[in-house]
Amino acid sequence: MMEDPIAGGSDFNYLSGFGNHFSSEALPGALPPSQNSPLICPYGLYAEQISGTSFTTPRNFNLCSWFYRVKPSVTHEPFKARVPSNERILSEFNRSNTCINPTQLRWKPTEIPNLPTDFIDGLSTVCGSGSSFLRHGYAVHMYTANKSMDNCAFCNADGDFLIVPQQGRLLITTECGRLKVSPGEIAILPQGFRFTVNLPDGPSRGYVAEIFGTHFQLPDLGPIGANGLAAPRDFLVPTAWFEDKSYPGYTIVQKFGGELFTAAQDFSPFNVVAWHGNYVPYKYDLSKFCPYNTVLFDHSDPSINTVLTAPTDKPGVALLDFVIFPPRWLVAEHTFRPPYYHRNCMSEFMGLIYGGYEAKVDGFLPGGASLHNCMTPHGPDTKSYEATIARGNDVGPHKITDTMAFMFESCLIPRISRWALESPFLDHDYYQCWIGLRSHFSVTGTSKTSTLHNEHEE
Ligand SMILES: O=C(O)Cc1cc(O)ccc1O
Ligand SMILES: [Fe+2]
Repeated sequence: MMEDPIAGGSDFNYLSGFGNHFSSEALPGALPPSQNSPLICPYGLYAEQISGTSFTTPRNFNLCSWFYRVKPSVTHEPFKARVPSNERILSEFNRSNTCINPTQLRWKPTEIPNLPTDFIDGLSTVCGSGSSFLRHGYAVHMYTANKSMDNCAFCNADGDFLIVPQQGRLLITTECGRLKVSPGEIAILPQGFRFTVNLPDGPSRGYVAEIFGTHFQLPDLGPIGANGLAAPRDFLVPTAWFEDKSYPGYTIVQKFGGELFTAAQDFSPFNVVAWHGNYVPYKYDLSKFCPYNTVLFDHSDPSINTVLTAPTDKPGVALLDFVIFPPRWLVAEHTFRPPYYHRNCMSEFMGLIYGGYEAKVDGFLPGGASLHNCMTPHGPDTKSYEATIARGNDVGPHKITDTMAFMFESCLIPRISRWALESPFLDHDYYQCWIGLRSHFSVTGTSKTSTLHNEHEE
């Protein structure tokens, strides 16, 4: 029998790849050879499976892992409603709990609270669509927190979290091991995994996309070929790490249907000595992304920068695409290089991790957000437009540097939470950034863009 406490495995060591069947042992020989459920597992561990897809999901999409743990996760007291709950978390979106508004919306960065607030209490839903119960939909949350989770682990029974830290690193302990996630990286915590979030830097802020009923995949690359965008080997999965430690009053906080429940147990849930499978938490460093773009003229659609996609049953129609706008060269000739003006049948939530965004000279700040709902027009603000036209055609190659914006784009139309609409950080003057766009139309003028150029040089 093991002495208490005992810990094993390495901190922040990773396995690389996307969708592989991984294996990891914190103690040698802890994985049963060539069998999942032996009568007695090595070291006297319990075998436990976690399924991320139905048992009968076709092999290409089937996700499951096996844990070999000191005690099975069922060893806890009954779930009870958590008091206090976090009423700002939503997992279904309807007339009674949310509003719709086609107006372009923008939020200034949400302030990080002074009162002690951990990741769970710091989560607030901004918008979303569908329902975790019906296994179709998504939610966009933001978090602001200043303290590590203490004596508790979080488990999201509703969906997968894609976490985008904007300020402050996250040390995330999961049943598969530990992830260190810095701003500029993202972490995926699939449905059902127990995890705890520590904040080594104190005040922290970020964005979360939650998807119901499906999981993230790498996008197909089509004519791009076999390489480019996010490379499978740059996705990092933790290695087994465990603590066999008693924790009086330890609490599992389970998010189930958007409500929080607690269950008491007296030991660490991070007691998995070895595991294998393809249903795993992982992280990805956005600076590893290999962007493709136009090399002659016109502006590419933002789908060219898709890091991960959560599909619907319709080919090419995403429940949620995670798209980034990373540093890159702009070389297009006789082209309006910033994003074009547009209306999209998909809905676009955007955030900014650092730097500025090419379509907004001011007002869209790191830690802020914007929502351009289905068919709501948007595009560069007046200052970006005027500055681009003033630069004219002969600008040559230009590198966009020191910036990382992103978009959660969905085919489902998001309803907006009261928390977001009543937020003191809602920018009521957002529309003003376009109001100054003036007409350059002239029937007597030429049709050349250089006319506009000259006008601005005068
Ligand atoms: O609206 C946005 O800023 C996001 C976006 C960027 C782009 O380059 C093209 C289309 C698009 O929706
Ligand atoms: Fe857009």
